[in-house]
Amino acid sequence: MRQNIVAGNWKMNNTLDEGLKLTSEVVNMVQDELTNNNVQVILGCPFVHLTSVQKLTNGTKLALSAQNCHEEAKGAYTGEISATMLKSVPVQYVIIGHSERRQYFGESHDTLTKKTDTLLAHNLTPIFCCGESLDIREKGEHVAYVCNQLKDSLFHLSAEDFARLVIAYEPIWAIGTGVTASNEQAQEMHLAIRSFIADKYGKEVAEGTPILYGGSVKPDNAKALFACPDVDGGLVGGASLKSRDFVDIAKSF
Ligand SMILES: O=C[C@H](O)COP(=O)(O)O
Repeated sequence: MRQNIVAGNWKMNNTLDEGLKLTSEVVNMVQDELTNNNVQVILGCPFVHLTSVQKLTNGTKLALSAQNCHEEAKGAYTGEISATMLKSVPVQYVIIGHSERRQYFGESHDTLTKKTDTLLAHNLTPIFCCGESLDIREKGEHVAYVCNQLKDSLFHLSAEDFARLVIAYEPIWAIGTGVTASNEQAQEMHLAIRSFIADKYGKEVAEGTPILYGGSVKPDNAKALFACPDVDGGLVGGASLKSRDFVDIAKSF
């Protein structure tokens, strides 16, 4: 059975105190209420929160994710954070290729290839984001566009390494807009992604790869989205900032 995952992406929100309060609430609710053992709950925190949040999540069902990392393992890159540093926290997951980083920080396919390699070399799990703009969807090019994002950044990997990834499909038009992809739109794309992976790496790898949906996931739409056969969970932005909403989403399987 594939691993179901609900990952919160706090983005650039929360002071340290706010982040620790949110974490404590999530830890307690998950411990008391989450009975489904096939759901991995992940907190994707800003760098400055990671060490403190790790102390609260250590020994619980929660795992920790960073929201980015530099592609080089170390060196003179003022202001950057390396995979080695993240591993030392320790963090288990790292979100890469989020559309906000592609758009505002110019992350290229090539950079994402290097980041993926570096993370895997440090035994960190990349949560690789992909997704199309509204313009691309309206032209009917969304499937090809997203498949190319995967091909250009990831298809140099061996099947063994590809099997270590988590993919997050996030249509840009649904991020932070309150507009969620319909269940049919999400399933269509997730199935297309899985088939594309199967063509390259075979059915076993494709069937084992968790593919998360991101884009205005809320407690009231999570159940229907997660019921789609190829949707294995969510990458949750806004709703991950509210403990009750986030844990209710995690309980939607
Ligand atoms: O990484 C999370 C996504 O960008 C979704 O954000 P959102 O749930 O606020 O739409």
